[in-house]
Amino acid sequence: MTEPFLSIRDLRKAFGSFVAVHDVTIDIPKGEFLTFLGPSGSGKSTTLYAIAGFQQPTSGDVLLEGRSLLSVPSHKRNIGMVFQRYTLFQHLTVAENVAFPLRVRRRPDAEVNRKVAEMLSLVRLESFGGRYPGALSGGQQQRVALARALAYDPPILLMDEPLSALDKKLREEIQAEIRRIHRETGVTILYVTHDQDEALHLSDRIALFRDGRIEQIGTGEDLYLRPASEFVASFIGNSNFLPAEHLETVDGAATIRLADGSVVSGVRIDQEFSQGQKTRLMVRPEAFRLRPGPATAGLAVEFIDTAFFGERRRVIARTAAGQEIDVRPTSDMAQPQEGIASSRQIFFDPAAAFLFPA
Ligand SMILES: Nc1ncnc2c1ncn2[C@@H]1O[C@H](COP(=O)(O)OP(=O)(O)OP(=O)(O)O)[C@@H](O)[C@H]1O
Repeated sequence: MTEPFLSIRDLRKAFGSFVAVHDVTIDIPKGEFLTFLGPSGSGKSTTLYAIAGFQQPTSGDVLLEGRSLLSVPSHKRNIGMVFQRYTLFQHLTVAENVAFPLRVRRRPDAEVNRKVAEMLSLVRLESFGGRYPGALSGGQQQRVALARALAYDPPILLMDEPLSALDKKLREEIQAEIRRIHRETGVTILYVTHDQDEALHLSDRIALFRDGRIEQIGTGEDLYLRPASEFVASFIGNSNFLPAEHLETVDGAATIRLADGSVVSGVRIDQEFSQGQKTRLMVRPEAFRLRPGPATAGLAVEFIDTAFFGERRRVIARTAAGQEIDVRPTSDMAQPQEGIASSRQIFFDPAAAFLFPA
């Protein structure tokens, strides 16, 4: 097997008796866009800083092309960084900011000028070279920070919540820019965010952190369609969790009883449950249908409210057991208004639902 490009091995970081990162292991191929996603305090930044060299791990290793980085000081690791807050030098122009890492490396003037022009064009700020950071918008400042971080062609770019200080529209705009820049440069990017939409939009793979550990790592689709735990299912996308009792499992498919007494068969599972075990059945809001299909299960509900969100409509329904659930109508629910305050059946495919221990 070939060496992974960047390898994080059994990385552990303790602050006194508190362990912020527990034995995290990840192999990252060259050119990948990997996002560390997770709630505040889950260890994302600490892991990133260990790679950057700002934090010395308690144990474990960080290897770049098979060689440990731990004894290399952070400024010699050749890793680009972009942080949440604009860290531009306010007394230098945009061009001088981008030139800075090249000047530090004593590159010849001709190369510096060429590279600055190339980088400003990459982030689409060609005509801003003479401005000072104070005369730029927040989004423009982050693009300059990105240009500066990439100016000396680092093999790895680390980004710690770079867009969290920007408003939603600007964030989405710069996300698209970051994707394009990743495509055009092929740089390996490790990106920290607690925003699941941002992670899904940007990443080749997502490592979902929880309490200093990686709960699941995979593509956005893996995490969304095949969540390894209830934590993953509730962190990525919206989900409904219906209390259920496990009755039996035959050939990897479970039969369960819901709180309203209805029995559902054919629920896919990849762990074992005992008979009578309390569980929770996860059904995504968009998995519900108004009409039965082959092998769908029915759920008796009452539609109690509906809201329009432009590209989608959301319906709040109440199950016969009194639980409110989120239903995202697909086109077969074009007129959910008609059904408000009426009892009805909605349907879902048990093979697309997940069962987790309660
Ligand atoms: N220097 C430090 N001393 C003590 N505890 C620390 C230190 N740095 C981080 N921690 C703790 O380690 C845990 C993980 O922090 P970390 O910053 O890695 O989380 P995070 O997932 O990046 O969260 P956020 O999104 O809020 O930045 C937190 O509980 C934090 O309080």
